[in-house]
Amino acid sequence: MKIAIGSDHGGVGLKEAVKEHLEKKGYEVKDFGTYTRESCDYPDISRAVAFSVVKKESDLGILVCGTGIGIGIAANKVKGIRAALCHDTFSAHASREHNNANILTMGERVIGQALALDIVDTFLGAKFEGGRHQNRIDKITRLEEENADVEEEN
Ligand SMILES: O=C(CO)[C@H](O)[C@H](O)[C@H](O)COP(=O)(O)O
Repeated sequence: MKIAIGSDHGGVGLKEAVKEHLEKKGYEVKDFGTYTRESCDYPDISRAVAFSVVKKESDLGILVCGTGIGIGIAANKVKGIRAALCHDTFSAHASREHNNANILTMGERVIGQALALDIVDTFLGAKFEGGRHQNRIDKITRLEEENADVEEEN
């Protein structure tokens, strides 16, 4: 499985730990940076990871910033992305099973590394259940189309 990962300066420590963890487990990891604590803008990283996922170069993505919020808000602006902020394992498996989330986001300033790595394993190990949940995902997709219609009207 190919996993795209990325962080801003506020999440780079946890992003590096996630990368090492995944590589040890045999995942193919594509790292979109950042690589240092020098300040940068999380939407640039969200864009790179989200595009890799929607272009199907990567199966799933993992994004980390200080809180996991900003980097997820930006990723969710990309059509086809369902980024889920998860700081507990229940949300991590539910986000895959119910929401078919394709990007996990976390905040390095919020949770410890051991819990974060459990969340990563849970997210990657869970599967979308389909059924009634697919109807809801289809409605989310239709919202994306409606947004495009509104843009055309303006
Ligand atoms: O965007 C965020 C909040 O949703 C992230 O936590 C960022 O990492 C944070 O805003 C960066 O803050 P800094 O003061 O520039 O380090």
